[in-house]
Amino acid sequence: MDDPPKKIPSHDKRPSEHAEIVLRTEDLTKRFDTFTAVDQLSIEMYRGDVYGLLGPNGSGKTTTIRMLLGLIHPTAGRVSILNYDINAGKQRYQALGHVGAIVEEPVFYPFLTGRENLRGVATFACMAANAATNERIEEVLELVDLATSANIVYHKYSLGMKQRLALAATLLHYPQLIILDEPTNGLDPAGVVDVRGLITHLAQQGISILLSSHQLHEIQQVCSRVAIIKRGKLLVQGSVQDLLSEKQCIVISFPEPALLERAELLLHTQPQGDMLWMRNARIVDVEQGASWTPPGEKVLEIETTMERAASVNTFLGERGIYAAEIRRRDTSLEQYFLELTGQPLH
Ligand SMILES: Nc1ncnc2c1ncn2[C@@H]1O[C@H](COP(=O)(O)OP(=O)(O)OP(=O)(O)O)[C@@H](O)[C@H]1O
Repeated sequence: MDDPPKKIPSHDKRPSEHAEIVLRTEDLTKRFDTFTAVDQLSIEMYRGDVYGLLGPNGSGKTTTIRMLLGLIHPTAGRVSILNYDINAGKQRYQALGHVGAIVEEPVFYPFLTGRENLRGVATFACMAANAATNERIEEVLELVDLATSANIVYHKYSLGMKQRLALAATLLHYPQLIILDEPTNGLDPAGVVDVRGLITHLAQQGISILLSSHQLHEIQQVCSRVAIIKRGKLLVQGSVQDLLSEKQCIVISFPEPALLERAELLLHTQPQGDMLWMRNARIVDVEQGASWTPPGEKVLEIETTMERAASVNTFLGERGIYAAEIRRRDTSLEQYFLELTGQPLH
């Protein structure tokens, strides 16, 4: 049975009045027979965003990306890229001329070198076989840090190098927007770091990037904005910083359990008003490595910012309850998802 719908607050803020929208979906929907894989999805991506389309397996990420690229037709709704309607005849080609994408595993010739493979891609993309194209090939090899491995045959590349060559191929025609479906899938940790670094580097060159993932911890470090989807529906969209700061907590440990319980009771029974922000005090288990307090022991967690820590400390101290330690608990996207949906992502 479906979870009851949760009331999700809106978090999205336009970075500035003039921020250019590079990609927009409006009520985008895809049904396969009676099954709705993508359900009225409306998202917006601004120029310069590294935008994460996040959700559990089967939540509709690939289906969405395939619609963004015009590979499948939406049942309803609209996609526009750089203001071109992706499903309107000529406009599709005008839009896609500015887009680079890796959706399925890229196919390269195993016994050709990285550079030779890029020459093949350029020919296939009808780029002239001239000095300018050769120069561009060298540029993109440099950009993805494969210049020194360009003469190695493809089948000897590591998975990370293969992924970087695929990115190099998408960059050949100077795209303004790159769309990547699960770019870190199957990579070892070093490969993940590699690809993440490259995404950041490309964003610094002014390229907007949309990527999908179910690995929230990998994505948190690279994305500026995210959309979290579940069962094809948008749960939340916004800047990573805004989403996470909204869930900031402080964690207080006490020298003895009795003080902890007194503190919790006090915070819960305070009259409302100025103390409203203290209402969410609760006793939680210490997570592994989260504090000098041993894991498994109890601490008091309050949903508030670190700026409030001094007031909490004074408030408790005035009532004879002295804390041993107060620190900030940073929320991860993984925890955010759990709190949003009541379920872990996996
Ligand atoms: N051609 C199709 N016919 C029927 N159902 C489909 C088709 N393509 C996708 N689906 C279903 O739509 C849902 C969303 O699939 P999709 O591949 O978009 O999810 P995803 O979020 O990309 O998942 P993953 O992270 O596993 O790649 C799944 O339940 C899938 O089985």
